Amino acid sequence: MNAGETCVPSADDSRQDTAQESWYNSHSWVTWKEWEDKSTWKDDWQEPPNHTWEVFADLGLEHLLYDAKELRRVLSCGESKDLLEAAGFGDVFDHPSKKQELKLQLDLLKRVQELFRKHDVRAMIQEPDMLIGLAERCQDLQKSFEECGYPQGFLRHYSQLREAFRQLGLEDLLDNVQAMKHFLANHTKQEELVYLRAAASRVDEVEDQLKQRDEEVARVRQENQALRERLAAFEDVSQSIPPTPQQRWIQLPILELDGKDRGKVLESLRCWGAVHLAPGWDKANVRPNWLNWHTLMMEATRQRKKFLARECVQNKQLRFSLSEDLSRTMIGEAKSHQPDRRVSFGISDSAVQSPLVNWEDLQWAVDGFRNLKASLCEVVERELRDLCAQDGDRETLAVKIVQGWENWGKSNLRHCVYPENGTCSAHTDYGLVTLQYSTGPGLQILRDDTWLSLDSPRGCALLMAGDSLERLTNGMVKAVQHRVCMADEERSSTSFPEMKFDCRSLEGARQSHILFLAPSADTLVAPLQCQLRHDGTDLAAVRYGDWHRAKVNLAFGPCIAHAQRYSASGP
Ligand SMILES: O=C(O)CCC(=O)C(=O)O
Ligand SMILES: [Fe+2]
Repeated sequence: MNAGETCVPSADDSRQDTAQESWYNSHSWVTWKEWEDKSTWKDDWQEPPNHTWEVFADLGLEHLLYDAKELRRVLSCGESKDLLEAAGFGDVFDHPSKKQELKLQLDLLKRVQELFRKHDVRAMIQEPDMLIGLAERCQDLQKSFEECGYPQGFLRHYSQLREAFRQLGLEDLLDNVQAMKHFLANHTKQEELVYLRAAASRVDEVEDQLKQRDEEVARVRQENQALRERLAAFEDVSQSIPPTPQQRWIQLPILELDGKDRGKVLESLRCWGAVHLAPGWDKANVRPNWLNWHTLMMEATRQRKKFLARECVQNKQLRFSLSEDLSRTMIGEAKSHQPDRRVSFGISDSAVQSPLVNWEDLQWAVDGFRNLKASLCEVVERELRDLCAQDGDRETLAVKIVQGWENWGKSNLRHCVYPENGTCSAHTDYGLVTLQYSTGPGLQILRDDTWLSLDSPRGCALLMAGDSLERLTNGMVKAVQHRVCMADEERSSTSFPEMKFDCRSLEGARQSHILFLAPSADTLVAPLQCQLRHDGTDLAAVRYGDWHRAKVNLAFGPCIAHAQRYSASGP
């Protein structure tokens, strides 16, 4: 850009306040040459303002264009050009690179100014000699301090140092290196200096500590962040894991039916849904022979050929099942069929009654069933007889019980063997009552929406109310919902997660021996006359065979063909 072409706005006293506006409005411009000679300013000079603006902006001096007064002051200052020239920027308007250089210098100057202002030695900037003197003094001071054993960076906090010297009345020393050197050399042990040195070390020390602390804080922050992320991940996972519910136990009453508790069975079942029967409730000892059943289980699972070759197995008088899903009897057929994790043997009453069956060496099982059933029938009929006395329809269970006609033809014996994580999903039994013996805990009953684990008092049998008792009593005694689950983490579910169960590896963690006492297929299970309410809420009469078949179909579901081959009996 040629100096001749370059324009700067002329100052206009009447428009000092809004300077930029004033150049545009006044159109009063002067060339660089005219600017050089302040006496030749012409108020009527007119040029577009963009060049001027550019040049001032390039020089970092655009603030002058906002302040006419200041501009005039600068322009009228005789030294301006001299100064530029002295600084080697005389030709600044002719060479763009010079402009750039000047701009950098000005930037640097601005920063130096700020620094000096910060350290409260602003006056120095006015006076180059002072500045140079100060820089030299600082260097010398630095050296002197270091020679006298002061920490490096002692002068870094110059304003604090100055204040400390001022307080000690020694401020002059900072402006006179020779005096300072002399002073330091002769006063190394002086108390004030020891204090000063200590203070300076402390500043450095504290600064180091602060630096370390900052690093530490940054590190801990990072660790915290990492931990927070891990925690969040854990929380995500833990939210997807259902909490393991606390296992809760219930102590059921133990009835002594050979003595004081006779006649209390129905009432106890009404209250508890299930009760224990103390040893001695039976005519003969009807406790199962666990060893015999275990041996049979080993045969069925490990010597399959031998087991299947048995005549009673082939004729389905002895059934072996591992495909029952009892939860389907509660939830319905919409539930996918997922067998409970256990195996069970079943013997139906009809098989036991038949004189034609060849039980081979399994007569003990049949005898066990017969004795158990006889004992249970005696107890049940005795306990129910009074209640059933009023009923008149000869097909009904009540009349059959009173008359002694009920032969409990759909009763069956079931012997179950469970693996470690064995299950039997929630259900009610279909018959009148169920009598159970077991080798260990695992059975739970549902009371007030809570699953409660039962212990098995030594030698006691467990008696549970079934669907038919609920119907017979018109709901007065409710069938008890129960299930078996042997693994803790599954204690909250109604039906259990699918888990492959290979019965060939079954050791038998728990055995249960169950007699389902159920009426004959043609018996009509109808609410007792004495229990009717006649308010539309009475339960309907049901032929037991129909009820039983419907439930068995649900429990075996799609496997019904298989079920009918192996185990058409049910709870
Ligand atoms: O194994 C048990 O203790 C109970 C089994 C059961 O409730 C059933 O098979 O109906
Ligand atoms: Fe059951």
